[in-house]
Amino acid sequence: MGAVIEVRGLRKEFKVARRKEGPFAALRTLFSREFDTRVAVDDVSFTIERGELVGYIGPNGAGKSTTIKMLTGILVPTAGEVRVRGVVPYLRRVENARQIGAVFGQRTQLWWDLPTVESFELLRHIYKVPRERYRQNMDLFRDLLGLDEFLNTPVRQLSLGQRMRADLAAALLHDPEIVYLDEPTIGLDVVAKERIRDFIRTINRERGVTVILTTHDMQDIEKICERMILIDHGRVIYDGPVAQIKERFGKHRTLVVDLEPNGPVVDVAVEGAELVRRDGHRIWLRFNRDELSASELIARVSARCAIRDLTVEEPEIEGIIARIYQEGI
Ligand SMILES: Nc1ncnc2c1ncn2[C@@H]1O[C@H](COP(=O)(O)OP(=O)(O)OP(=O)(O)O)[C@@H](O)[C@H]1O
Repeated sequence: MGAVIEVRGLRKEFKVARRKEGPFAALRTLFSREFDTRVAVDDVSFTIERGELVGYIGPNGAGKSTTIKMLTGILVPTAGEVRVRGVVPYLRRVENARQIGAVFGQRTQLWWDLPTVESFELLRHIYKVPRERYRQNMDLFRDLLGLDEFLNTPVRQLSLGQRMRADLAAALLHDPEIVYLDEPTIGLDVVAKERIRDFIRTINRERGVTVILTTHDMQDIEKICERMILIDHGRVIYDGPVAQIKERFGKHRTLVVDLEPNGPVVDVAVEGAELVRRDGHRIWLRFNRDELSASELIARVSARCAIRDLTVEEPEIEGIIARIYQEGI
């Protein structure tokens, strides 16, 4: 193990023309000489070890893409330090590019009019991948990503899920040590998402590829990431295990009770729990697990009503993160 990405006090400011009001506002804004400073990334620090699979998460406009662009060397930081494998990315962009792969869910890096396999061939030449290594990688990716069904189809005719699979293969053909995946499951159905997640897990686990994943899909995080860096308004607000954020912020669980349809009609208000929903004979009781155990709550409920069935729902990471965005950490 060793740090592959080191970021210290990273900051990125953009100068944006100050918006004019009144007639011809857009035109006058265009020619304006007055600027505002927008801080997109504000004093961000983290270290990522070789072989980690990290979720980089935040609401729209939080600063995720800007950070990734500084890691790839596309943008130069306003302040702070960034090193990827010991190299400052914007000073050595070409060298940096050899060691990284990137997938941007909304765009493709493949040639639109060429059969998919020819895009792979072109990338083999660009990255000078030895023929034998190319063959080994293609064998693996064809198998894991089911590429055979569309290898000879032009990229423009691929479905979104097929295109995403092709883009993932393209990003990994040259054996990069690090991949940045930006919304790799966006717009896909459940089965297609699962296939992509399986692939990400496999290349991480079996090839030791370091993966940085930005996504708004909390299932991506829950299913594949162990660590999550949460960013909001350009600042890191959480960096740690995914499980721990549930532990720290997901104190509330819900007990779902199906009451006996023929049982007596009773007031179901139970001490220590809040009745959050009622639908026919089913009730939802929210409780704080630090104050009340599930078994104690069940005992209290069953003392008042006849129970047919019950389940305890654990907090969803989605709800926890939404609350953190709204209320802060
Ligand atoms: N080239 C630019 N010029 C001016 N402002 C920019 C530029 N790029 C980004 N910003 C601003 O910086 C902030 C962070 O943007 P960024 O794209 O990094 O967010 P994000 O977390 O990737 O969001 P999303 O989830 O919507 O992709 C936003 O306020 C955005 O408007």
